[in-house]
Amino acid sequence: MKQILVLATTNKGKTRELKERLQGYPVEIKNLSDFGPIPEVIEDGETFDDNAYKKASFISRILGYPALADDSGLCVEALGGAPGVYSARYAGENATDQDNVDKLLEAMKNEENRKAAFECVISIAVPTGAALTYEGRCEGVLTREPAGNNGFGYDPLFFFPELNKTFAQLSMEEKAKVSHRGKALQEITQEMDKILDWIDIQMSRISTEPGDCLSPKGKNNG
Ligand SMILES: O=P(O)(O)OP(=O)(O)OP(=O)(O)OC[C@H]1O[C@@H](n2cnc3c(O)ncnc32)[C@H](O)[C@@H]1O
Ligand SMILES: [Mg+2]
Repeated sequence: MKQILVLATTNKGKTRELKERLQGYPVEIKNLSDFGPIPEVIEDGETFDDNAYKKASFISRILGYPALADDSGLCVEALGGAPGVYSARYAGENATDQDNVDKLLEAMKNEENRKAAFECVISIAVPTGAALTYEGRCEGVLTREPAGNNGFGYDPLFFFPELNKTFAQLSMEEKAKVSHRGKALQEITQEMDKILDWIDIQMSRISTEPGDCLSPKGKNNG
């Protein structure tokens, strides 16, 4: 039977990119929407690393399956690395991609230094809290107006000089070859056999010796 891996994200753009690269392996990819209502994960970490682990470990613990989470964002040099971990809510708690794009254009309107980097950390966690971490980064330049209709988030503003296009002007396959998420996923797919073995070992420990980690009165807990 195939091991299940839950994509612990509510972002449709990310989900598409993650699914595309994770298909074809002996693992069944599930979405959060395949399960009932799940409490929101509080993303109050100071780093992408912290938040990726929070999301993956929380969802894995709640659902009892291994989970993969991505925390990512855009770091703008002239803004001291902002919006960074606040990228999703740069223009406010319920900001849309368009709101965030507008706010960034406004913040950068008189700025000559347009250097920016997308960063991504992917955490794969099991219900015990054990986890693996992968990272990717990609450098580019912010445009002065949106260009392109593909992708999501800040893609229409992120100009990638090597391809002379914004990320929103690339196909999903082209973006995956060079993007922050694509790089983290390249490492994951290269190591997929090892990762799936690791997950199997971690999950078999839970199912054969629940007292090790899950039961509050388990033998390691008192
Ligand atoms: O936390 P989840 O549920 O995964 O979904 P999210 O959209 O809140 O995701 P993050 O907390 O990681 O916030 C990252 C934000 O950074 C932006 N972002 C990340 N990767 C991007 C990419 O490949 N292209 C464009 N924008 C991206 C985008 O606006 C995201 O909302
Ligand atoms: Mg988020």
